[in-house]
Amino acid sequence: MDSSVSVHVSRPPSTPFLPSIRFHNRIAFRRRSVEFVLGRRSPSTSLKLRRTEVRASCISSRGRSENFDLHDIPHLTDYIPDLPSYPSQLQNVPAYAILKKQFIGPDDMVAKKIVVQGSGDRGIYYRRAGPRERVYFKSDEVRACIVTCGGLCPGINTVIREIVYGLNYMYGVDDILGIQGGYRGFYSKNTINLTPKVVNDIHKRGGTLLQTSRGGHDTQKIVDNIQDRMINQVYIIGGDGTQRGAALIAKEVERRGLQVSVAGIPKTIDNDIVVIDKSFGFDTAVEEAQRAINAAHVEVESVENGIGIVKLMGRYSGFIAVFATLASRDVDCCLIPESPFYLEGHGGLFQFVEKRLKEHGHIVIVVAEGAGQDYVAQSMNATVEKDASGNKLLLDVGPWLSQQIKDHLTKVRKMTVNMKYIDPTYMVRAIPSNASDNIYCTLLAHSAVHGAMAGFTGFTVGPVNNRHAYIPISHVTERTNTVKLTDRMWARLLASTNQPSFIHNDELIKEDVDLNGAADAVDYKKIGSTST
Ligand SMILES: Nc1ncnc2c1ncn2[C@@H]1O[C@H](COP(=O)(O)OP(=O)(O)OP(=O)(O)O)[C@@H](O)[C@H]1O
Ligand SMILES: O=P(O)(O)OC[C@H]1O[C@](O)(CO)[C@@H](O)[C@@H]1O
Ligand SMILES: [Mg+2]
Repeated sequence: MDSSVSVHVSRPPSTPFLPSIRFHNRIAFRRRSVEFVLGRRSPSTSLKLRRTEVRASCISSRGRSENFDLHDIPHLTDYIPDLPSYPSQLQNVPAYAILKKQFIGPDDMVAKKIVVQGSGDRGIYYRRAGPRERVYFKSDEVRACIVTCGGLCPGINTVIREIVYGLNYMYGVDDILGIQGGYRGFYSKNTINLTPKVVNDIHKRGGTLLQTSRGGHDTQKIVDNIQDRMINQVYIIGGDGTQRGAALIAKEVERRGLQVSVAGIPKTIDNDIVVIDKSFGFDTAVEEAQRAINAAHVEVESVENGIGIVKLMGRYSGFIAVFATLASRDVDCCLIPESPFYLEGHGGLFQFVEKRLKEHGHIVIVVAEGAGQDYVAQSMNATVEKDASGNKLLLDVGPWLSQQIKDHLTKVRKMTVNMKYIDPTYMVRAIPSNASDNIYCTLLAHSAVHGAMAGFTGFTVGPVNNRHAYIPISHVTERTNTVKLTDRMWARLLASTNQPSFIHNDELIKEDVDLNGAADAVDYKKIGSTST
């Protein structure tokens, strides 16, 4: 918690010893016997409180009292009340023993919203990630497993490595299994033993040592297998779909009353997971995308009327395209799933391309793979297909867009153009993570290990306003993180590229005039409202 904020434990008349923290965790409400200490500032308020009965009042440095909500995560003692705990093994790890603050306190929280208005609510808080003073597993009792699901992402191997190293070096755990080939690997494949030696240099390679897959999530079979193999810590690395699967596993584990901690580590190249600041591997992917954009720029600069189109990943969220565009400054136009575009007529893409070619002699367009899907589907008359996980398979917007632009300029406008289409989609995610992503992966892995050892379960780890937190899985799966057209980042991009916003404007319908004054019959209202 911010050091300028003091926690004051008040004693409202009807609920004795209730500080004003509201706990949002149905399981926690059932955990009547679990106690923790609050209010270290004043010994008189250092009370052992039942978590179910906690209300705290938070007094800002300006002396005003405000409420805040802790959205808590489940703990094994929620359903195994008599579970014994032990002093953390970290006490004996020299590197940690000398730390000023060796353990995270029970009242340490991370604010979801960092910018607050003076009069507003203090908002939602999450439990701060990190080592706890007491753990619920002895080193030689732990049998952990790691599984990776969904698409690839730079840094997966680093997370695997750091979970293994973290468990081994910090907590003395040496029984760690690798589940091969995603969720279905639990029940259809053999495991591999993961030791520091086995994973030592895997962070230098892209992909996942454990292999991955889509589909195949069968909660009952997976938990049967967890039980059969006597696994008691499950580390699940994957995107939104994977986290939904992790939540189901945690729920089933709880229903069976098993002492099994389930920890989710969010992985998404699209950066489409909400709450966390950014997903690991995203920066690496953006960096790699720069290389493709640069190649396109070099190519189109060197020819007459060069048009470079670079297709980047981004199923429903155009973050890679947006960040790569902003970073590069060589991009004239960025098309993302969140911003429907149209080709013909005033304010359309054809007009913009022609204008840029006349002004600069070349143009670079970045298109996210999920952009304009309805548009492409209409023109191709295609049917919707899905992958094994139920995700819609995208139509290939890149070649379609290249062809549309080329046909329009050469056949309708009678221009000579040089089209250079570059598709580095898999290249941006099949590489090892860069330096900063590697460090980020280490923190994620260690947070997950600390959380599981401390007996937490059914949580996802991730940075929230730059502080690692334990987040209820439902918070990261309830919606998808997308580029907000009303946020400053998109405005910055539009200001940087000076591209059309493609936002429908009734005025445009009246002034439907193209570059040379010829009228185009386009139903802007219809096209402008096409959602992807
Ligand atoms: N709603 C769900 N409930 C249970 N399991 C799910 C659910 N959605 C997806 N899964 C499982 O999670 C795994 C990965 O899902 P998916 O292929 O959607 O990738 P993801 O985790 O979202 O990663 P990404 O989209 O970033 O590649 C698959 O094994 C799939 O069966
Ligand atoms: O071809 P695959 O492996 O199913 O993955 C493709 C998809 O995975 C992602 O990288 C992540 O969901 C998307 O951007 C992309 O559409
Ligand atoms: Mg997904």
